[in-house]
Amino acid sequence: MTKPKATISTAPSKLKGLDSNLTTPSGTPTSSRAASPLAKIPASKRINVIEEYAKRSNEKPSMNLVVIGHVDAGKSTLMGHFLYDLGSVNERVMQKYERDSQKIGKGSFAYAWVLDETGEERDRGITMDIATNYFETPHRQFTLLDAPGHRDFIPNMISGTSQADAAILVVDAATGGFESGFDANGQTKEHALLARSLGVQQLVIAINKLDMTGWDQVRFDEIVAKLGAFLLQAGYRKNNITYVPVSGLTGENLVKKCETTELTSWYDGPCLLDVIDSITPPVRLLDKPFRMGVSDFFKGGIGSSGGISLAGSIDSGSVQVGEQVMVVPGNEIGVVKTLQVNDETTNWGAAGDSVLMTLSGLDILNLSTGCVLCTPLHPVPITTSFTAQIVVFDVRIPITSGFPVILHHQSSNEPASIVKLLSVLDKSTGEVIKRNPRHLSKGATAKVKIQLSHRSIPLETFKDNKQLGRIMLRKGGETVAAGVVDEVIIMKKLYII
Ligand SMILES: Nc1nc2c(ncn2[C@@H]2O[C@H](COP(=O)(O)OP(=O)(O)OP(=O)(O)O)[C@@H](O)[C@H]2O)c(=O)[nH]1
Repeated sequence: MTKPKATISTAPSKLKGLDSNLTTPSGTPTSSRAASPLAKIPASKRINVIEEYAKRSNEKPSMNLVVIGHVDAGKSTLMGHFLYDLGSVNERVMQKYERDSQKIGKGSFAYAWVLDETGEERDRGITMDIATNYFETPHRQFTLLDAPGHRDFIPNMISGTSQADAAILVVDAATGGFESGFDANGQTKEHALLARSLGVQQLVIAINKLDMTGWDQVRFDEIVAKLGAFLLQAGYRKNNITYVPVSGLTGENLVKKCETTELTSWYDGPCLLDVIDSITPPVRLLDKPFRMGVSDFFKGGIGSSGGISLAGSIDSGSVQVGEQVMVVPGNEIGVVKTLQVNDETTNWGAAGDSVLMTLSGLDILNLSTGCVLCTPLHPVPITTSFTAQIVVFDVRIPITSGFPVILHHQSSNEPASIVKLLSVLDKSTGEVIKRNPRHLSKGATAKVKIQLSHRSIPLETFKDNKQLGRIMLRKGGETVAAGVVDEVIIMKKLYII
């Protein structure tokens, strides 16, 4: 493998906090003499991030894992039990959950409470928000995102999935359980399609509640056959899908191989932990320009320092204390004062890191959720128009040109329209089957042109940036399509002054 090279440029500039520069919103620096955003840091204090990152690479690779699946498939129970058996949940806390859940007659939910943290979630017995947990396996570190299965909470599920490197799809193997998740209104298909169209390639299928079937091989095989055919059709590669028989409630085959003869008589494969431990880590885009989607911001700095704090995860490139960064939209320039990566104070961060940083020079009124921090030398393009490759969901009315939607992108949602249907594509090969179709029906993979109704947003192609290149389209509270950005259309070149 070739070692990534740093792409930090060293040319002068003088606009909006920079020394001198003309930069187009297309992300291309117009002046080859623009100042490095590192210029204000004394040479002796500058960090060679590539070298530092290489040292850190001896650590276990870290990745985001999302748990998806139909409501009540057992996602929270499965992952709560998994975390407990892995030693990631304090014994006393677990005992308290057991006592409290029994007291209100919901003893079977004790493990789910590890993930379902709010009172309302517990009362209703469903996950509403994205729960985040950290855990380590022998060779990996994971941030676990437990997505709600209930269809009312699909936007939350999307925001979790759009950050994921891999997904665990939990399927209920109990009689009628798989079927209700797999039929037209079930979330098994919808979640799997969404994950695929948001760029998730690796899937672990936890075939859950098999204890209720007496670890029935026929049932396991039936689910693998039906789901497998659908997943291949949805564009997943066979080699990237692993099926594991489990019971989230009894804990069998989670962190150690199941010894129940009912299972061992026909299954000799890995337990869930072994499968998760061998998920291929994503390639970190260290050699691309710095980008960080802002998920939260607030006044005041880390510790007692002033300024504004921004949280998010670095999608590409790197950043260091003292460096100038630009907020898009708005093009305001700030300087990084302090940095925390995974809650530890540091002086640099790189692609894949979850970061909290304090910046000086920014006005909080100019920030919004969905804004992006980037290097002023290569700003993120902002646009109102782009083309995308989408997968159409179970829509009642076919999509025609002019179809109004709500565009979900990063943490923002904006009114938009599908203004042109460019082509219908083959799901697995991506080849054009039909040009200029009149309409798109459910299940279609297509290329379309999208126009935002009110304002421009920071956007990049999926090829350049996975996070910024993922979109989802909803209408009337339902997901109509999800996909990836193909081309960002810049109508006119705006110069930063
Ligand atoms: N027998 C059996 N029951 C299970 C198993 N896993 C979960 N359950 C039960 O199924 C019900 C739903 O479990 P949850 O973990 O809340 O399901 P969920 O998928 O997280 O639900 P949402 O968060 O609402 O999407 C609970 O009563 C669990 O005790 C299992 O492996 N075996």
